[in-house]
Amino acid sequence: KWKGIIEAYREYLPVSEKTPVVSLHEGNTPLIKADNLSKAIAPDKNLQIYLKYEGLNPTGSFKDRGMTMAISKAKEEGKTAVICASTGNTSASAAAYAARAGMKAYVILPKGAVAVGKLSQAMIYGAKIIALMGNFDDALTIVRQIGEKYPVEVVNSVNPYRIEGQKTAAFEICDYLEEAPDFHFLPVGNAGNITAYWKGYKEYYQKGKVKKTPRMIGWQAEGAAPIVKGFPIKNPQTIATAIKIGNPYSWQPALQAAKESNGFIDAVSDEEILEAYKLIASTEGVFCEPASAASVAGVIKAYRKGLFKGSEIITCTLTGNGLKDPDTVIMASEKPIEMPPDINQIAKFLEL
Ligand SMILES: Cc1ncc(COP(=O)(O)O)c(/C=C/C(=O)C(=O)O)c1O
Repeated sequence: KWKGIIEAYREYLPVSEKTPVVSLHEGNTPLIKADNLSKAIAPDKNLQIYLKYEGLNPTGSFKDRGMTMAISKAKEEGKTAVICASTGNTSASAAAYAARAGMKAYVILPKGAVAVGKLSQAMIYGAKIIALMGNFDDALTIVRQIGEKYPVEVVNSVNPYRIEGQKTAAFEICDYLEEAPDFHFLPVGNAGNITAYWKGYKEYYQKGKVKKTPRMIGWQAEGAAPIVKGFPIKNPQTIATAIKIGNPYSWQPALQAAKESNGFIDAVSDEEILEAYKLIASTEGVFCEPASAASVAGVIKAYRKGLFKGSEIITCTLTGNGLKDPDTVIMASEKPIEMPPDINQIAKFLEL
């Protein structure tokens, strides 16, 4: 039976029998074949698209992979409190795993910029929450200063244990496909995840578990694309609030992952993100949050630019569950029509 990613991939992780395993049975998420989506995007290419649905982790995002490692190691080192800056998912995950570990969690969030589902999670798990009068980058700066000065463990992806835990998603993909994909598409915010995936693919390749590594293709939102632009963005703007980040901590490792893998990092517009967001749900029944859809918006953009020959195996990480951010759906969708309980009117409207 599945008991979380540390038990599943212990030999690849910096843990020993002395490490207390704090787990919510994260990982082992579905890799869903998306043939309807593939036909909708590129009817002429027979692309073998798979969706790594990380929204089915315990707190609804890929962050749980890194957090089980960061919190377990913090507990091993005798820490009693953790702190993070977050656009929402990191704080939700840190609060949950800290609660489970009997630790205090302090989270610093950009005021008014966190999706309601994520904020509710940090609250109910018992974190101390600060709504910072600033953006994510300001929050991360503060958190790193606090981590230097006070006995609290920083659990943002500046913490290498987060990268270690998150690389296990690449292992799961290779185990399932019994080979590495040709391309891996994913969104890029603070850039820990693209760094982690590339580390995982390389480790599996070096171990001879796969005969190749994928081209890593990262996607930022056009209004929050420092890596694409080549300079930090002071006031990043995007509807995909999870990746509204102007100065990614793992900027260099992300560039290295793109370069080493013969991949690249590019940007998609909010409109392209919302188009992909709806298409994934309406063609495959998979509901991810807006930032996650940047990966599929990237597949659409890459197809239109002629990247694919045909039949390539493309894995896309859907990083967070759509339920995290219901307000965006309501805002981006048609309002439901109001009707009286009249069978004729309803049958007529439904064109039965
Ligand atoms: C749904 C979702 N999709 C993509 C990303 C980008 O991953 P990274 O490039 O590894 O940062 C995030 C990141 C969120 C935070 O950074 C945070 O929660 O503070 C996310 O929540």
